[in-house]
Amino acid sequence: MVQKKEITSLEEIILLVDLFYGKVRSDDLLGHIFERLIKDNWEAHLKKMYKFWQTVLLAEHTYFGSPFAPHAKLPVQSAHFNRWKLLFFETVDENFMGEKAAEAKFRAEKMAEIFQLKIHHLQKTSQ
Ligand code: HEM
Repeated sequence: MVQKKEITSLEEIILLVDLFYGKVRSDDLLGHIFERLIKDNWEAHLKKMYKFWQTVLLAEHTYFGSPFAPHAKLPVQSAHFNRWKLLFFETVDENFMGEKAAEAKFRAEKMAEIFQLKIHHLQKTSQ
């Protein structure tokens, strides 16, 4: 069994992000959406995601991007977001414990909600 860790430093953030995108890449619903956009730039994408979660969870401000922008035109609906959340929650629960692990799930859920609302709105207004 995996020894669950507290998320306290960049080391655990890197582990969380690597494990999560490992699941995403081999997922039947989400894998191809990511592969089509990211192609062979996975290293850069993962580095960006380390910074994003480091900023969100550890308040170490290394991410300065616009999180929503690349999602605006994705061909995604609630099924995709449900799967994204399922894989994220699974990754957290299988490997981590404690306050930051709970916060990671909370923040992911809230951002997924906001992204979905925005995408829904954009899809409606562009019809
Ligand atoms: C169905 C769900 C989702 C899909 C298919 C998806 C897909 C993607 C893709 C393909 C990119 C990379 C774009 C590129 O590098 O060209 C990206 C970037 C990103 N995603 Fe998502 N995503 C999803 C949900 C989320 C959620 C819920 C969050 C928030 C926790 C999130 C946070 C980010 C961030 C921070 C970036 C980097 C933005 C930047 O360029 O600065 N994504 N996503």
